[in-house]
Amino acid sequence: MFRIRTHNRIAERGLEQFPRDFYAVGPEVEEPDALLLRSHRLHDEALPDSVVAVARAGAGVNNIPVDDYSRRGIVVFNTPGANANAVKELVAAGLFLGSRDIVGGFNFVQSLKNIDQPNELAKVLEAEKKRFSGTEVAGKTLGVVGLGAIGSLVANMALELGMRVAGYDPAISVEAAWRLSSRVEKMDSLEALLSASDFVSLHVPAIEQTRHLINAETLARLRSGARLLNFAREEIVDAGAVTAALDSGHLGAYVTDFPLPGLLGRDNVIVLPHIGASTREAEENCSVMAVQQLMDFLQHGNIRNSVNFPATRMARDGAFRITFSNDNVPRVLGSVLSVLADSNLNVLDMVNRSRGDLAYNIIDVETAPESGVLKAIAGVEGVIRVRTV
Ligand SMILES: NC(=O)C1=CN([C@@H]2O[C@H](COP(=O)(O)OP(=O)(O)OC[C@H]3O[C@@H](n4cnc5c(N)ncnc54)[C@H](O)[C@@H]3O)[C@@H](O)[C@H]2O)C=CC1
Ligand SMILES: O=C(O)C(=O)COP(=O)(O)O
Repeated sequence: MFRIRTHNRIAERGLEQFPRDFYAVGPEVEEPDALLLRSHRLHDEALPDSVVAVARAGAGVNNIPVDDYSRRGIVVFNTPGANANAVKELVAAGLFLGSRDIVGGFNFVQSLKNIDQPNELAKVLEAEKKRFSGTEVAGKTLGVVGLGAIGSLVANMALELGMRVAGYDPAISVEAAWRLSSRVEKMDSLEALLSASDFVSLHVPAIEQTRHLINAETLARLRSGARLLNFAREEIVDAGAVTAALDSGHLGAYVTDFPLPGLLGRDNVIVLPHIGASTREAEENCSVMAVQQLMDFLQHGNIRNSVNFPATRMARDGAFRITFSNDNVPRVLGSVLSVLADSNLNVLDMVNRSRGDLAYNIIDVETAPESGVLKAIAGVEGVIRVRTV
């Protein structure tokens, strides 16, 4: 029996893939083997010792203490690209909300609900509509910071809207580069991108290097009146610097999925309650992908789309399987193989992969390993965690 503790609303379409005869799944599950969650913050929570994996149904893993978990051999998964289209569509809305006073116009019309004569209403609307005029996005330049799953879709979408698009991503993946239209202009620095853009959209992860990427200094590089879209994370933008730039008029508008108290109630700030990935389609995609990855890991030890462990997969042919993670240093694998040899266990197949300071191994053996063997492997210097699956 595997035990999965869930946090947040995880789409049923994914959850129903867990075979209920050997999976217990739900928010109250005790001694879980794995956690399945969305934005639930794990930093301030003690993790049960029973947990071997955490699956984030979504992209950003800044709610998970990944470094700490890595040291403990806990595999953290996410679902790359599974919600990218949902975010792209909300960014499209964000571009229009930032360029036309749709929110102001909507609120104004709502405020007229006590006028019950159509003619009178039409008169007020005609007299006042000039207050809500804006600009078009066609012909303007959108700067996209971060050209991964979301940024590349946003860049291509903006081209379709008739915009010019500049992109900046010093570590763009080969896959993202293939997805990107050749009409996207490659910028060599964030500063160059900011000074070339009428709109800037952020699509980088919240990591140490991107904290306050947008600050007083970088905001000063923007064209006067430019609009900033942040559908990535709160901490990528220094909110104090943004309000100062809005007050001075240098920043034309701030559209964000990550509101902070100081940003609320302002005309030129459009705030949404972190709903970038909140579509039925994205929730289902993320849930299905996270569940499949978890099951493959728990039942077979295979790792796909982990943010801390190397992708590792081995076909299975009814053999007994041992998996272990270790520090990526010499002699660990050799010592483990000696343990197996000393225990008369015949190795049928094996795979060893490394990523940074960590390594992960799958070893298929001909006969069932006894618990003493697993204990001996766990005792090898450098081994972090051992399982049989
Ligand atoms: N509003 C919402 O509901 C959602 C927000 N997000 C946020 O969007 C972020 C990006 O998501 P994806 O595109 O799926 O991730 P991704 O991993 O596919 O792409 C991120 C890209 O940012 C680039 N990057 C990293 N540091 C950079 C820097 N300093 N300057 C320029 N580029 C840099 C990487 O090279 C990578 O290509 C997530 O980490 C998450 O924080 C993601 C999904 C939903
Ligand atoms: O996938 C992400 O990074 C998101 O921000 C989506 O968050 P959510 O799953 O909607 O709480």
